[in-house]
Amino acid sequence: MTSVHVTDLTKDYTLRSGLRRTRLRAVDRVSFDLVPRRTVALVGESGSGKSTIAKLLTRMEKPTSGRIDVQLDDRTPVMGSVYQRHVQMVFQDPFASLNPFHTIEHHVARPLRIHHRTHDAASTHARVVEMLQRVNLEPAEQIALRRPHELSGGQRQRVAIARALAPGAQVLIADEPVSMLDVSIRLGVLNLLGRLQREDNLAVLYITHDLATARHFSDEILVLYRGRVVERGPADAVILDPHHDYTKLLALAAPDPERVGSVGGTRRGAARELPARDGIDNSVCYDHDLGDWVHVDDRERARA
Ligand SMILES: Nc1ncnc2c1ncn2[C@@H]1O[C@H](COP(=O)(O)OP(=O)(O)OP(=O)(O)O)[C@@H](O)[C@H]1O
Repeated sequence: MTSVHVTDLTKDYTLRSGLRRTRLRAVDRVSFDLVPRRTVALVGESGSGKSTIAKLLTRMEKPTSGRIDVQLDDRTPVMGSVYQRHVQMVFQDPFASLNPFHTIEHHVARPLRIHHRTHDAASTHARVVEMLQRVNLEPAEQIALRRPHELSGGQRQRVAIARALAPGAQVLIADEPVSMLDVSIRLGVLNLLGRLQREDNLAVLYITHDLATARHFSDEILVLYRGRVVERGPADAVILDPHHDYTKLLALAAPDPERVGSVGGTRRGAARELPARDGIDNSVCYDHDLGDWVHVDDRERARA
Protein backbone atom coordinates (compact mmCIF):
# COMPACT_ATOMS: atom_id res chain seq x y z
CA MET A 1 0.00 0.00 0.00
CA THR A 2 1.07 3.55 -0.66
CA SER A 3 0.97 6.75 1.40
CA VAL A 4 1.64 10.37 0.52
CA HIS A 5 3.17 12.90 2.90
CA VAL A 6 2.88 16.52 1.85
CA THR A 7 5.00 18.99 3.81
CA ASP A 8 4.93 22.79 3.52
CA LEU A 9 3.93 22.60 -0.13
CA THR A 10 4.18 26.02 -1.79
CA LYS A 11 3.57 27.14 -5.35
CA ASP A 12 4.17 30.63 -6.75
CA TYR A 13 3.12 31.75 -10.22
CA THR A 14 4.64 34.76 -11.95
CA LEU A 15 2.06 36.96 -13.60
CA ARG A 16 3.14 39.34 -16.38
CA SER A 17 1.28 42.51 -17.31
CA GLY A 18 3.32 44.47 -19.87
CA LEU A 19 6.73 44.99 -18.29
CA ARG A 20 5.38 44.47 -14.81
CA ARG A 21 5.78 41.14 -13.06
CA THR A 22 3.91 40.12 -9.96
CA ARG A 23 4.08 36.96 -7.94
CA LEU A 24 0.99 35.04 -6.95
CA ARG A 25 1.26 32.50 -4.15
CA ALA A 26 -1.35 29.92 -5.22
CA VAL A 27 -0.45 27.37 -2.51
CA ASP A 28 1.08 28.46 0.78
CA ARG A 29 2.82 25.94 3.07
CA VAL A 30 0.17 23.23 2.89
CA SER A 31 0.79 19.95 4.72
CA PHE A 32 -1.29 16.76 4.89
CA ASP A 33 -1.04 12.98 4.65
CA LEU A 34 -2.92 10.61 2.37
CA VAL A 35 -3.10 7.07 3.70
CA PRO A 36 -4.75 3.87 2.41
CA ARG A 37 -8.53 3.56 2.85
CA ARG A 38 -8.89 7.15 3.98
CA THR A 39 -10.14 10.22 2.17
CA VAL A 40 -8.97 13.76 2.72
CA ALA A 41 -11.21 16.46 1.29
CA LEU A 42 -9.75 19.74 0.10
CA VAL A 43 -12.55 22.28 0.27
CA GLY A 44 -12.43 25.89 -0.84
CA GLU A 45 -13.91 28.42 -3.20
CA SER A 46 -12.75 28.94 -6.77
CA GLY A 47 -9.14 30.15 -6.89
CA SER A 48 -8.23 28.88 -3.41
CA GLY A 49 -5.53 26.58 -4.80
CA LYS A 50 -7.23 23.17 -4.89
CA SER A 51 -6.39 22.27 -8.50
CA THR A 52 -2.84 23.56 -8.12
CA ILE A 53 -2.31 21.07 -5.28
CA ALA A 54 -3.69 18.31 -7.54
CA LYS A 55 -1.29 19.33 -10.33
CA LEU A 56 1.63 19.30 -7.90
CA LEU A 57 0.70 15.85 -6.60
CA THR A 58 0.43 14.43 -10.11
CA ARG A 59 3.65 16.18 -11.15
CA MET A 60 2.00 18.30 -13.82
CA GLU A 61 3.58 21.27 -11.99
CA LYS A 62 6.72 21.63 -9.89
CA PRO A 63 6.49 23.03 -6.38
CA THR A 64 8.27 26.28 -5.54
CA SER A 65 9.17 24.74 -2.20
CA GLY A 66 8.07 21.98 0.14
CA ARG A 67 8.00 18.21 -0.22
CA ILE A 68 5.78 15.49 -1.56
CA ASP A 69 6.95 12.09 -0.34
CA VAL A 70 5.24 8.99 -1.67
CA GLN A 71 6.23 5.75 0.01
CA LEU A 72 5.27 2.11 0.41
CA ASP A 73 4.38 0.51 3.76
CA ASP A 74 8.03 -0.33 4.40
CA ARG A 75 8.90 3.35 3.67
CA THR A 76 10.51 2.59 0.32
CA PRO A 77 10.20 5.83 -1.67
CA VAL A 78 8.02 5.63 -4.78
CA MET A 79 9.64 7.46 -7.68
CA GLY A 80 9.78 7.80 -11.46
CA SER A 81 7.31 5.81 -13.56
CA VAL A 82 6.14 3.90 -10.49
CA TYR A 83 5.07 7.25 -9.00
CA GLN A 84 3.02 7.95 -12.12
CA ARG A 85 1.42 4.54 -11.93
CA HIS A 86 0.62 4.83 -8.23
CA VAL A 87 -0.70 8.42 -8.22
CA GLN A 88 -3.53 8.83 -10.69
CA MET A 89 -6.06 11.58 -11.24
CA VAL A 90 -9.72 11.78 -12.18
CA PHE A 91 -10.46 15.12 -13.78
CA GLN A 92 -13.47 17.33 -13.38
CA ASP A 93 -14.55 17.27 -17.02
CA PRO A 94 -15.33 13.80 -18.41
CA PHE A 95 -16.06 15.38 -21.79
CA ALA A 96 -12.61 16.92 -22.21
CA SER A 97 -10.55 14.20 -20.55
CA LEU A 98 -11.34 11.50 -23.14
CA ASN A 99 -10.17 11.68 -26.75
CA PRO A 100 -13.25 11.65 -29.03
CA PHE A 101 -11.37 9.76 -31.79
CA HIS A 102 -10.50 6.72 -29.71
CA THR A 103 -12.60 3.86 -28.41
CA ILE A 104 -13.20 3.24 -24.72
CA GLU A 105 -11.01 0.13 -25.06
CA HIS A 106 -8.13 2.33 -26.26
CA HIS A 107 -8.47 4.69 -23.29
CA VAL A 108 -8.35 1.93 -20.68
CA ALA A 109 -5.77 -0.22 -22.53
CA ARG A 110 -3.28 2.61 -22.97
CA PRO A 111 -2.18 2.94 -19.30
CA LEU A 112 -1.99 -0.87 -19.10
CA ARG A 113 0.50 -0.90 -21.99
CA ILE A 114 2.46 2.18 -20.84
CA HIS A 115 2.95 0.70 -17.39
CA HIS A 116 3.51 -2.85 -18.67
CA ARG A 117 0.61 -4.25 -16.69
CA THR A 118 -0.37 -6.72 -19.42
CA HIS A 119 1.80 -8.56 -21.93
CA ASP A 120 -0.33 -9.39 -24.95
CA ALA A 121 -3.49 -8.26 -26.72
CA ALA A 122 -5.67 -10.95 -25.15
CA SER A 123 -4.69 -10.16 -21.54
CA THR A 124 -5.01 -6.42 -22.21
CA HIS A 125 -8.53 -6.90 -23.58
CA ALA A 126 -9.50 -9.13 -20.66
CA ARG A 127 -8.24 -6.51 -18.20
CA VAL A 128 -10.10 -3.70 -20.01
CA VAL A 129 -13.35 -5.66 -19.76
CA GLU A 130 -12.69 -6.41 -16.09
CA MET A 131 -12.07 -2.72 -15.34
CA LEU A 132 -15.24 -1.64 -17.16
CA GLN A 133 -17.23 -4.19 -15.17
CA ARG A 134 -15.71 -2.91 -11.93
CA VAL A 135 -17.08 0.56 -12.65
CA ASN A 136 -20.49 -0.90 -13.55
CA LEU A 137 -20.24 -0.29 -17.29
CA GLU A 138 -22.18 -3.18 -18.78
CA PRO A 139 -22.19 -4.90 -21.18
CA ALA A 140 -18.46 -4.21 -20.96
CA GLU A 141 -17.60 -5.95 -24.26
CA GLN A 142 -19.94 -3.59 -26.11
CA ILE A 143 -19.03 -0.44 -24.15
CA ALA A 144 -15.36 -1.12 -24.98
CA LEU A 145 -16.11 -0.69 -28.69
CA ARG A 146 -17.82 2.68 -28.32
CA ARG A 147 -16.36 6.18 -28.58
CA PRO A 148 -16.77 8.76 -25.79
CA HIS A 149 -19.57 10.70 -27.56
CA GLU A 150 -21.66 7.51 -27.50
CA LEU A 151 -21.70 7.52 -23.68
CA SER A 152 -23.44 9.73 -21.12
CA GLY A 153 -21.45 12.09 -18.86
CA GLY A 154 -21.72 9.67 -15.94
CA GLN A 155 -20.57 6.75 -18.09
CA ARG A 156 -17.61 8.79 -19.34
CA GLN A 157 -16.59 9.62 -15.79
CA ARG A 158 -16.74 5.89 -14.98
CA VAL A 159 -14.42 5.28 -17.93
CA ALA A 160 -12.07 7.95 -16.54
CA ILE A 161 -12.12 6.18 -13.15
CA ALA A 162 -11.44 2.79 -14.81
CA ARG A 163 -8.55 4.35 -16.75
CA ALA A 164 -7.06 5.85 -13.57
CA LEU A 165 -7.25 2.56 -11.67
CA ALA A 166 -6.21 0.29 -14.55
CA PRO A 167 -2.43 0.60 -14.01
CA GLY A 168 -2.84 -0.29 -10.32
CA ALA A 169 -3.28 3.16 -8.80
CA GLN A 170 -2.87 3.37 -5.04
CA VAL A 171 -3.50 7.08 -4.64
CA LEU A 172 -6.43 8.74 -6.38
CA ILE A 173 -6.67 12.49 -6.81
CA ALA A 174 -10.32 13.23 -7.61
CA ASP A 175 -10.59 16.88 -8.70
CA GLU A 176 -14.29 17.83 -8.55
CA PRO A 177 -15.14 14.42 -10.05
CA VAL A 178 -18.90 14.96 -10.10
CA SER A 179 -19.39 18.71 -10.40
CA MET A 180 -19.94 18.59 -14.16
CA LEU A 181 -22.34 15.66 -14.01
CA ASP A 182 -26.09 15.84 -13.85
CA VAL A 183 -27.13 16.12 -10.20
CA SER A 184 -29.17 12.92 -10.43
CA ILE A 185 -26.10 10.74 -11.02
CA ARG A 186 -23.54 12.40 -8.73
CA LEU A 187 -24.19 10.21 -5.72
CA GLY A 188 -23.85 7.06 -7.82
CA VAL A 189 -20.39 8.08 -9.01
CA LEU A 190 -19.28 9.09 -5.49
CA ASN A 191 -20.55 5.80 -4.06
CA LEU A 192 -18.65 3.96 -6.79
CA LEU A 193 -15.46 5.78 -5.78
CA GLY A 194 -16.12 4.76 -2.16
CA ARG A 195 -16.50 1.09 -3.10
CA LEU A 196 -13.36 1.07 -5.25
CA GLN A 197 -11.46 2.75 -2.42
CA ARG A 198 -12.42 -0.03 -0.02
CA GLU A 199 -11.67 -2.79 -2.53
CA ASP A 200 -8.27 -1.42 -3.58
CA ASN A 201 -7.17 0.21 -0.30
CA LEU A 202 -6.89 3.53 -2.07
CA ALA A 203 -5.70 6.75 -0.47
CA VAL A 204 -8.00 9.45 -1.87
CA LEU A 205 -7.77 13.22 -2.12
CA TYR A 206 -11.27 14.51 -2.84
CA ILE A 207 -11.24 18.05 -4.16
CA THR A 208 -14.51 19.93 -4.02
CA HIS A 209 -16.19 23.22 -3.23
CA ASP A 210 -19.08 21.30 -1.71
CA LEU A 211 -18.93 20.72 2.06
CA ALA A 212 -21.96 18.42 2.05
CA THR A 213 -20.36 15.71 -0.05
CA ALA A 214 -16.98 16.38 1.58
CA ARG A 215 -18.48 15.48 4.94
CA HIS A 216 -20.14 12.36 3.61
CA PHE A 217 -17.18 11.02 1.63
CA SER A 218 -14.13 12.04 3.62
CA ASP A 219 -12.49 11.31 6.94
CA GLU A 220 -10.63 14.59 7.22
CA ILE A 221 -11.41 18.01 5.77
CA LEU A 222 -8.89 20.73 4.95
CA VAL A 223 -10.45 24.12 4.29
CA LEU A 224 -8.37 26.11 1.85
CA TYR A 225 -8.61 29.88 1.62
CA ARG A 226 -6.33 31.84 -0.68
CA GLY A 227 -3.82 29.00 -0.82
CA ARG A 228 -3.66 28.43 2.93
CA VAL A 229 -5.25 25.78 5.12
CA VAL A 230 -7.38 27.85 7.50
CA GLU A 231 -9.05 24.93 9.21
CA ARG A 232 -8.63 21.16 9.34
CA GLY A 233 -9.87 18.18 11.30
CA PRO A 234 -12.19 15.17 11.28
CA ALA A 235 -14.99 15.79 8.77
CA ASP A 236 -17.79 15.99 11.35
CA ALA A 237 -15.85 18.32 13.66
CA VAL A 238 -15.00 20.78 10.91
CA ILE A 239 -18.61 21.04 9.79
CA LEU A 240 -20.42 20.83 13.13
CA ASP A 241 -17.99 23.03 15.04
CA PRO A 242 -16.21 25.29 12.56
CA HIS A 243 -13.84 27.88 13.98
CA HIS A 244 -12.70 29.96 11.02
CA ASP A 245 -15.21 32.51 9.67
CA TYR A 246 -14.75 31.19 6.16
CA THR A 247 -15.58 27.62 7.24
CA LYS A 248 -18.61 28.91 9.15
CA LEU A 249 -19.83 30.47 5.95
CA LEU A 250 -19.39 27.21 4.04
CA ALA A 251 -20.86 25.13 6.87
CA LEU A 252 -24.00 27.26 7.01
CA ALA A 253 -24.89 25.97 3.57
CA ALA A 254 -24.07 22.33 4.26
CA PRO A 255 -26.73 19.86 5.45
CA ASP A 256 -26.28 18.94 9.09
CA PRO A 257 -28.20 15.94 10.42
CA GLU A 258 -27.41 16.85 14.05
CA ARG A 259 -28.62 20.44 13.94
CA VAL A 260 -32.33 19.73 13.71
CA GLY A 261 -34.49 22.48 12.32
CA SER A 262 -31.80 25.13 12.37
CA VAL A 263 -31.49 25.31 8.63
CA GLY A 264 -34.67 25.55 6.64
CA GLY A 265 -36.67 25.19 9.85
CA THR A 266 -37.97 21.67 9.26
CA ARG A 267 -38.69 18.97 11.81
CA ARG A 268 -36.65 15.89 12.60
CA GLY A 269 -37.78 13.01 10.41
CA ALA A 270 -37.74 15.02 7.23
CA ALA A 271 -34.85 15.92 5.01
CA ARG A 272 -34.02 19.61 5.28
CA GLU A 273 -33.97 22.10 2.48
CA LEU A 274 -30.91 24.27 2.28
CA PRO A 275 -30.81 27.95 1.57
CA ALA A 276 -29.45 28.48 -1.92
CA ARG A 277 -25.89 29.75 -1.97
CA ASP A 278 -23.69 30.53 -4.89
CA GLY A 279 -21.18 27.81 -5.59
CA ILE A 280 -22.61 25.36 -3.06
CA ASP A 281 -24.26 22.18 -4.28
CA ASN A 282 -27.64 21.94 -2.58
CA SER A 283 -28.68 18.85 -4.47
CA VAL A 284 -27.72 16.41 -1.71
CA CYS A 285 -29.38 16.42 1.69
CA TYR A 286 -29.58 14.21 4.74
CA ASP A 287 -32.79 12.24 5.19
CA HIS A 288 -33.37 11.23 8.81
CA ASP A 289 -35.95 8.62 7.83
CA LEU A 290 -33.51 6.85 5.55
CA GLY A 291 -30.52 7.60 7.75
CA ASP A 292 -28.56 8.45 4.65
CA TRP A 293 -27.71 11.24 2.26
CA VAL A 294 -29.99 11.42 -0.71
CA HIS A 295 -30.37 13.45 -3.80
CA VAL A 296 -33.27 15.89 -3.40
CA ASP A 297 -34.94 14.64 -6.61
CA ASP A 298 -34.76 11.02 -5.41
CA ARG A 299 -36.31 12.06 -2.12
CA GLU A 300 -39.17 13.83 -3.93
CA ARG A 301 -39.71 10.77 -6.11
CA ALA A 302 -39.80 8.52 -3.04
CA ARG A 303 -42.39 10.73 -1.38
CA ALA A 304 -44.64 10.94 -4.47
N1 LIG B 1 -0.67 28.39 -14.63
C1 LIG B 1 -1.03 29.42 -13.85
N2 LIG B 1 -0.45 30.64 -14.00
C2 LIG B 1 -0.77 31.66 -13.20
N3 LIG B 1 -1.69 31.59 -12.20
C3 LIG B 1 -2.30 30.41 -12.01
C4 LIG B 1 -2.02 29.26 -12.81
N4 LIG B 1 -2.78 28.23 -12.37
C5 LIG B 1 -3.52 28.71 -11.35
N5 LIG B 1 -3.23 30.03 -11.13
C6 LIG B 1 -3.81 30.87 -10.07
O1 LIG B 1 -3.60 30.22 -8.83
C7 LIG B 1 -4.72 30.40 -7.98
C8 LIG B 1 -5.24 29.05 -7.55
O2 LIG B 1 -5.82 28.43 -8.70
P1 LIG B 1 -6.45 26.97 -8.66
O3 LIG B 1 -6.85 26.60 -10.04
O4 LIG B 1 -5.53 26.06 -7.96
O5 LIG B 1 -7.76 27.20 -7.74
P2 LIG B 1 -8.97 26.24 -7.47
O6 LIG B 1 -9.27 26.33 -6.02
O7 LIG B 1 -8.69 24.90 -8.02
O8 LIG B 1 -10.14 26.91 -8.31
P3 LIG B 1 -11.34 26.21 -9.12
O9 LIG B 1 -12.25 25.63 -8.06
O10 LIG B 1 -11.97 27.34 -9.85
O11 LIG B 1 -10.75 25.17 -10.02
C9 LIG B 1 -5.73 31.25 -8.75
O12 LIG B 1 -5.57 32.59 -8.36
C10 LIG B 1 -5.32 31.04 -10.19
O13 LIG B 1 -5.66 32.16 -10.98
